[in-house]
Amino acid sequence: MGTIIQTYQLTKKFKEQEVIKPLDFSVKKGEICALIGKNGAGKSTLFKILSGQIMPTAGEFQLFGKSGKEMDQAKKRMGFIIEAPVFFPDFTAIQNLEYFRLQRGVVEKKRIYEVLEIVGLENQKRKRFRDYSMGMKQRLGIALCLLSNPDCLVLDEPINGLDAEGIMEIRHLLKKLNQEKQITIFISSHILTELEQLATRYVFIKNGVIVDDLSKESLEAKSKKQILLSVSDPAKSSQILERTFADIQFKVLPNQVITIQNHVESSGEINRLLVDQGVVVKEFRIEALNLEEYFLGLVEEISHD
Ligand SMILES: Nc1ncnc2c1ncn2[C@@H]1O[C@H](COP(=O)(O)OP(=O)(O)OP(=O)(O)O)[C@@H](O)[C@H]1O
Repeated sequence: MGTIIQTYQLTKKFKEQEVIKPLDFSVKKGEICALIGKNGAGKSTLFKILSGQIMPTAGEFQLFGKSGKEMDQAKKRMGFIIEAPVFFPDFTAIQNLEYFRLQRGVVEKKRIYEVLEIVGLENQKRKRFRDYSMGMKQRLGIALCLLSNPDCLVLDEPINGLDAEGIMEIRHLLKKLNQEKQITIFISSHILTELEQLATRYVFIKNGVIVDDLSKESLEAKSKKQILLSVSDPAKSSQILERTFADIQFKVLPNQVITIQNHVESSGEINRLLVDQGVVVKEFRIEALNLEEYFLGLVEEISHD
């Protein structure tokens, strides 16, 4: 898998405050990599360094394997939205994109219509920008990024401030760009659950340090639901479970606790079965750890170090 972004001991200080601690990190081709951290964690600073808006204090980075002067060319393959793009409120989507197309002077006019279709604004392309919903404004921002046909998008909190529908639209759009156009996406948020159904990788940042880096699969394994039972007779309960479900996966823990990792949808039946056969079920609950809880746990753990 190719590497799109690579940092080497990348560091940023503002006066004495080290906002990005020496960072070795990469984003691989094809990923939707979510950068998750609270306000002030360093997300925007990292994105601004990558876009060239600010210089790192130390360390370096490569885009598409290029550094130094060669990176200018590689940067053309990237699309950044770090602060919301400033569109003209009285211009339509077409007029706004035409303005930026001419300013950049690179692409054919028909690309405007292509990108409006990609982001699902083809039916609102003659509406004035100020009459757009927040979600539509964000999609127009992404359309602007797409004008130059980038291979990678870097998006700083594109979901911030959107309602549920707007969030869903952006999620669908980004998934589509990734799956159909093979665009790699590096996206940040402090609202974790918004990225839960989108990203293929989750990177957690705290005080300029990456504190965890998980694939979608390992996050799902961590956040999977399980049944937790506290029973009078774990041995008998185990036998009943094994007899009833050939493929059951469970663990017998100390203090007469059993956790069951599959058949969560049959929780009612499991409870009834045990009770019917004389097991006293003292506690029965379904546990689910979502991304938010996982992250909070992580932050908690770190701060106890
Ligand atoms: N130009 C600057 N001068 C001084 N300090 C800055 C500057 N830009 C950012 N900082 C500080 O760097 C830290 C990280 O800020 P950054 O904007 O990267 O965080 P963030 O994770 O993007 O948070 P948010 O979600 O609030 O945007 C903060 O403490 C911030 O106050």
